[in-house]
Amino acid sequence: MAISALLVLEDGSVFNGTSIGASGYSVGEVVFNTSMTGYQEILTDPSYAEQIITLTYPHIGNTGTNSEDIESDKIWAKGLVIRDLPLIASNFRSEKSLSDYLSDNNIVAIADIDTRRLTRILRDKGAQRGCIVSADALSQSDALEQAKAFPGLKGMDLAKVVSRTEKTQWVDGSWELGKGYATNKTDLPYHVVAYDFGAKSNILRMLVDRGCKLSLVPAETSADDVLALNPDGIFLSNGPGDPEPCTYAIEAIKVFLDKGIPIFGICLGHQLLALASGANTEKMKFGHHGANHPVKDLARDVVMITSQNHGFAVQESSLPENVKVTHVSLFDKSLQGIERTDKPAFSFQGHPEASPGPHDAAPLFDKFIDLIVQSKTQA
Ligand SMILES: NC(=O)CC[C@H](N)C(=O)O
Repeated sequence: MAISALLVLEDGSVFNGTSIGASGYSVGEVVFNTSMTGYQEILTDPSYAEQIITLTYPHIGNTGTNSEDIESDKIWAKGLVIRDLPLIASNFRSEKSLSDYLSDNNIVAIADIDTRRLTRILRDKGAQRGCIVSADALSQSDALEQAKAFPGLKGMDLAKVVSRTEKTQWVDGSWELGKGYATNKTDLPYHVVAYDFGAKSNILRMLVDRGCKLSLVPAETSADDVLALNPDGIFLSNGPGDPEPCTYAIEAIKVFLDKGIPIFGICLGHQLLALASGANTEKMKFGHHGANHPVKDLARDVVMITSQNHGFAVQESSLPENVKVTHVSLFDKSLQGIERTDKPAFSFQGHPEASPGPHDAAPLFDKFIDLIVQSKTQA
């Protein structure tokens, strides 16, 4: 028999539906994602920590779940909200239904609600604090209280919470990051230190594929400890929460900029590079979450279709003179990419590693390798 569930937003909106995950309740910031595929990669993206995701595509779960299509080793989203869970999961790679996957990971989730109504509320009022309740774990009024008590993502430093706490290294050609990826490449010419603020696995795969031997270091690793590893380049990963309180990372990045080491940042990493360069960041109304966002590459005068997942953005008006705008969103003109004019450092707000998703921005990884090659040739 179907178990009832409830979604309550801070504005008092209530949605009645069916539980498709764990029993209990969960609070977080409710955001909508317009991707048509990739629900497992979305759920396991560490950048979704403390967020409840509603997927606007109406049928979610059709292909079930497996142990390979993941961006990290666990589900980081606080909850999932969908329109319709198909009765049958059908795919030759499917190991488990979406519903069992959510329950086994203790994630509260709700289906059979009007996700178009929900998305319109989020678009008009902005991302909302919300509470999903399954199996009558809380009354409607208590759920509203819980939603309102959620502090919100502004000011929340989550990078250090989701980060691995141990340095992970490439050893003798065996790679131990997450499941689903192994390579025997031992001949990797570039040593890149990658800051793990909640790094998605596909970023790391794409760096390895381009010849980077990776040392993945915890978010709070000091500049001195990184410099002791003698890196050819520094990578700043994506990650959840507000970039502003990540002062430990901002201070370290300033040191790397001073030293002239090539730097590439993605998403949170982009925001941190901007902050270290003297710019400001701000919370967006409902952010960008989807796999079809048009972004203009100003230098090449072309439009790229990109994958996106961010709720904060760099304020263009705050950029100092030595920071050039390289990309803008064609949805809302917000800043999507920057480059330092005086240092080998650049960053991108979207996800060039999109998996699944468009590959238009993937050449940004090659640009990073070019910077490393240039800097090694000059040294
Ligand atoms: N995917 C990310 O790295 C997100 C960056 C940041 N947490 C934001 O929401 O803007």
